[in-house]
Amino acid sequence: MRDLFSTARQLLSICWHQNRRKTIVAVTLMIAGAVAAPLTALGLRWLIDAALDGRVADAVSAGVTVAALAVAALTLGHFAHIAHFELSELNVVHMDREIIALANGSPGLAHHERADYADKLTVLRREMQQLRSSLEALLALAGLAVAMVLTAVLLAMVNPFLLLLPLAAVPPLVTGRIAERMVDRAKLATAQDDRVAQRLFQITTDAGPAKELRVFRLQREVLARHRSLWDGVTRRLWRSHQAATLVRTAGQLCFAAGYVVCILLVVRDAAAGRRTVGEVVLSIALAAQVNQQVAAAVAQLQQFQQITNAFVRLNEMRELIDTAEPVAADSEPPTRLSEGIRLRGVEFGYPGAAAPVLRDVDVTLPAGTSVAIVGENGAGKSTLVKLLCGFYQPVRGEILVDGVELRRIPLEQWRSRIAAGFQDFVRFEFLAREAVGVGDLPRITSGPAVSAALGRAQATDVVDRLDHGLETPLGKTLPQGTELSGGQWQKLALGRALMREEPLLLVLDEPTSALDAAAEHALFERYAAQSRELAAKTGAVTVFVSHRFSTVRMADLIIVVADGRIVEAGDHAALVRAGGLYAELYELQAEAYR
Ligand SMILES: Nc1ncnc2c1ncn2[C@@H]1O[C@H](COP(=O)(O)OP(=O)(O)OP(=O)(O)O)[C@@H](O)[C@H]1O
Repeated sequence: MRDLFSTARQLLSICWHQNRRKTIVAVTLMIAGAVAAPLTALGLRWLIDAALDGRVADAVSAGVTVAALAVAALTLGHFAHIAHFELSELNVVHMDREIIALANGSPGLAHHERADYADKLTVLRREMQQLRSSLEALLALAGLAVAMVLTAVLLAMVNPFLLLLPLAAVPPLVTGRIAERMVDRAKLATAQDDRVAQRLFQITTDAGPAKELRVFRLQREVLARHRSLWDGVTRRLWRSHQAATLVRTAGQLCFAAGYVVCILLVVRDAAAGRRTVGEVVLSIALAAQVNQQVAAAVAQLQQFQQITNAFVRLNEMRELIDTAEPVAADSEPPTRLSEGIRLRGVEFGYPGAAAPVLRDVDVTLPAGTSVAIVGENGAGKSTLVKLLCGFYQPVRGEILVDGVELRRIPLEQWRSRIAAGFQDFVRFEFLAREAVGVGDLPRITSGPAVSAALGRAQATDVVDRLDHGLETPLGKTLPQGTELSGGQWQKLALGRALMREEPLLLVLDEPTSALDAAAEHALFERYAAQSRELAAKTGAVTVFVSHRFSTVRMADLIIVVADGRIVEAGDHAALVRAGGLYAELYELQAEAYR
């Protein structure tokens, strides 16, 4: 119950901030419309008693009042709808922003790894679709609450025993809530399978996977998996709905019994001459309304319960997400690096994973150097990069930037001194200028800055081919948007990575995987030259991850990662001389090219 009130308070407060006038209009009209119905029953008593007593003027006034109240009962809800419809739309936008802000409000990425976070997000997205109708449900509930109190008072005036009737409304309310919880538990239990099924559905309908589905003739396999998951989910939900219906029916039967008893009471009084005919009509009309009020309240409560669940989940998710900076961040990034970045005894494991991904990592990335990280798939290279970017915190050991612990530097400030290109880059479907310019937001409108970055990334050709150059809309979501190839998108992502001119750390985590080896080699030769320029300016460290040894060999320092540990480090010549894992991998690749 506390959750319901808390949600009502939050929802009204959001409406209040969106538009006070409309909130007041919607609440007033909804309550006025709801109380008009019991008042109509009161008017009927007045009308019938006046008519039977022969008071013509009274009967006419009563008739007019009853007609006016009936019109109000029928129409005010619709007028309220005009006001709350717009508020609901504004609320949806507001909550979408809340969820986006929540998911991106944490300096780190740890919450994205948590299964409970993912489950809650799946259910939350679905429940938030109810937001549009939730305000109507809340207003209807408020109106019903006032109408029920008024009905109870009127019934008590006829015969205090009639108060039993609203009391009989309690079991359906309680059972309604129990039933809702049963369904909610089932939804949460099936959320994971539901998510996987949705992902499979996406795979079968998106353009990207279509090629592999056809080549490997996977349609049936994927459909079978989707069906099996979906059958399981539906079966579980269906069972919970069945059980919930039984629980609800039990509550409604309690109410029906109370209703019959109350009507018999009034009819008995009237037969004994203790009640007027008007009072009998009033009681029957009100009793019928109580029935409707209870049914409406239960339905609206169910509706509102869903959005309450969403708000509760939203609050739980807020707790899951660690928005705090790691420790008191009391330092700031240096203007230029003089020593470099040192990892000392670093250990890290992903949240929820049994074993650490990185262990005993001890290495210095000297200022002004280019560092290549190599190793087999899954060795931990990207994880190392993520730690350097501050997406995660080491569970043991420390990362020092010119001797200052990274966790003492506010992440926002550290990020503003990083430039990065990732393998799983984002395809920003913006104007081409913006898709690159977001790499340095303050200069997003600067055509020359964007062109310079594209030049550094050797990606000018991508824009040259576009109809409107930098001002061309990209992707399928924009009208007249131009779709690019995977490699072209990647080149723009590289341009984005090179937008910032004075980073302390430039991270390139396989950002050229869609380019051919020669293009990557040429690009990295330019990077090497640039990183020397950058090094002279800010002492920046350029860290890149690549599986191509022709690129890797250019680095000042090569770090070889195997099984979560740094097994070798040195320059190309030294590592080849040492004859270890690097030499072996290098030789294997060189042979393939011979
Ligand atoms: N988000 C994640 N959550 C849990 N485990 C992860 C996550 N990302 C990576 N891992 C695990 O951590 C290990 C190292 O992954 P990482 O991506 O760092 O490897 P990598 O060396 O970059 O591999 P690749 O060359 O294939 O890109 C792998 O075993 C992987 O399964």
